[in-house]
Amino acid sequence: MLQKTHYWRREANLIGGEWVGADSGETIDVTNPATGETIGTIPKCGKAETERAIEAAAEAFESFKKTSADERAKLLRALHDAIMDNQDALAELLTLEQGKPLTESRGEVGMSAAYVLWFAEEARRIYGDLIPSPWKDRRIMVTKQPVGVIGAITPWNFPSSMLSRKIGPAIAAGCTAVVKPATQTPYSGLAWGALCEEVGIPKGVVNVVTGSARDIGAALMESSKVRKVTFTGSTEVGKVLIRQSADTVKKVSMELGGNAPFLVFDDADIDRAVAGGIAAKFRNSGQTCVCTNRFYVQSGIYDRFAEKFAEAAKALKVGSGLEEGTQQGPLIDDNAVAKVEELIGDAVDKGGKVIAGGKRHELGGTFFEPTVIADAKPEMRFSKEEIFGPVSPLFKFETEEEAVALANDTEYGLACYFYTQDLGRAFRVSEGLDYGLVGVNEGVITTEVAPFGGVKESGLGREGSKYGIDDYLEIKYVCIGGLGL
Ligand SMILES: NC(=O)C1=CN([C@@H]2O[C@H](COP(=O)(O)OP(=O)(O)OC[C@H]3O[C@@H](n4cnc5c(N)ncnc54)[C@H](OP(=O)(O)O)[C@@H]3O)[C@@H](O)[C@H]2O)C=CC1
Ligand SMILES: O=C(O)CCCC(=O)O
Repeated sequence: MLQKTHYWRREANLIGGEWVGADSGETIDVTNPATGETIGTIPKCGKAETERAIEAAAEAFESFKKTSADERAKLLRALHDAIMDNQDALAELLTLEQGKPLTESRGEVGMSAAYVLWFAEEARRIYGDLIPSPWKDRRIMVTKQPVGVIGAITPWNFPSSMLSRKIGPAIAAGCTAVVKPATQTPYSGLAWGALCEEVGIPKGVVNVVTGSARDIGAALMESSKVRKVTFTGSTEVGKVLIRQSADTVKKVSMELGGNAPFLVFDDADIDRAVAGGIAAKFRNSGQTCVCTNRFYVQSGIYDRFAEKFAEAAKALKVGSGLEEGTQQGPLIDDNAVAKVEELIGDAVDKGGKVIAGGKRHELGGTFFEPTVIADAKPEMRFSKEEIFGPVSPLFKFETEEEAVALANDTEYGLACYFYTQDLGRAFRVSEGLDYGLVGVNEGVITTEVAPFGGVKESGLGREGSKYGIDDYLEIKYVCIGGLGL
């Protein structure tokens, strides 16, 4: 069991199987976004510590790559069980550092375990090929091998499940990892280190380093021993990492920003669309890369949808994530609140009408009212920018063609949603939308069995599903001659 006294808020880093502080002894405070209080510290590590973690991972790789698929599957199954045995404690830790409601944290921890179990199963299905040979005396064999040491950099909005999509396939494939969790939510990542240790994952296979993003990132990107980097976070940082990867020609997987459209057609089941819209927008206080950024509602039902949606938004219970019944926690920090206020101010200046919320919540701190803005227009900033907060702009459209064109008018392409009861339209529109993930009459579609990832500037590669292990494997072609055939 995850005892709060032993694993709770690990304040050290895991490098080569040892729990250590920064060389300088420096630390960074971690705060609870619901109260602003410091809940602990973490080491402020940099280049030197990261290089040692890479060395440890490279050394561990030499033996870990030789383990059988069955051994790795067993380790992952044990990790799954350890996560589930500690689901409540891990959820509480997640809420404490991130702010989301406990029910969402429990869901995220459960989802993490589900990814790990999925990849335990996939470890045993890393099949190769025997290709019909053009030569009668040679045979052509294709095998798959682990890429080697991977670097994994994760964000604060899903501090547990984003790691599970990276550590899970890495271990399944036989890779070793250096992980850098977000500075604002490091304890969920450090708990992964503690759990990997507890279930017997060999020393050096998973290393967790906290501290300066720039220095840790640079050490990972510069090292020729790190063969792949997997990142979830902003498009801006993702582009920096892609540029840096060129010098050592690393594989990269990128889960970046989104600008999700949510289309509601006149023929939609309006109550279902409202419920799906609330979930797709206000989950994690709107701080999800797949959260709706823009609602497009057809003119025939615009007013009815706006009224019902605003009522549902007003009914959401805002509060500390640790209180039972809370549906929306605080935003991650003051910058997030300032950005949301700026976007609302810009919309109001350009004729937007606030029909729910619109301001800081009476609880103070970084709590913000679930907000709905009617009469949204293309010139408003949120039609192009990722909001990452609890604000729902409602745009109006007339035709299906117009809606699809508006939805696609962005450099992003992660998630999109639409509501219709017309089967032909369901196919036409889902085929016309330039996005990696499409929810038809559904507002929350993430599952470990389906591929998660974006097109355009939303990223490269897919996580989860049978495709989610591909980026952790290299394909090797072996031509066997001299067989005397
Ligand atoms: N697609 C998604 O899921 C996410 C999208 N975002 C978007 O990005 C915006 C900013 O959020 P933020 O958390 O700052 O996202 P970032 O992209 O800045 O951070 C994500 C991770 O990258 C690390 N990082 C930051 N700079 C570098 C660097 N130069 N080299 C290597 N690693 C780096 C961060 O470390 P550290 O924490 O130490 O800064 C963190 O671990 C959000 O408002 C949102 O729009 C944010 C999070 C997730
Ligand atoms: O915001 C993200 O980066 C991932 C969202 C995961 C989910 O939909 O649960």
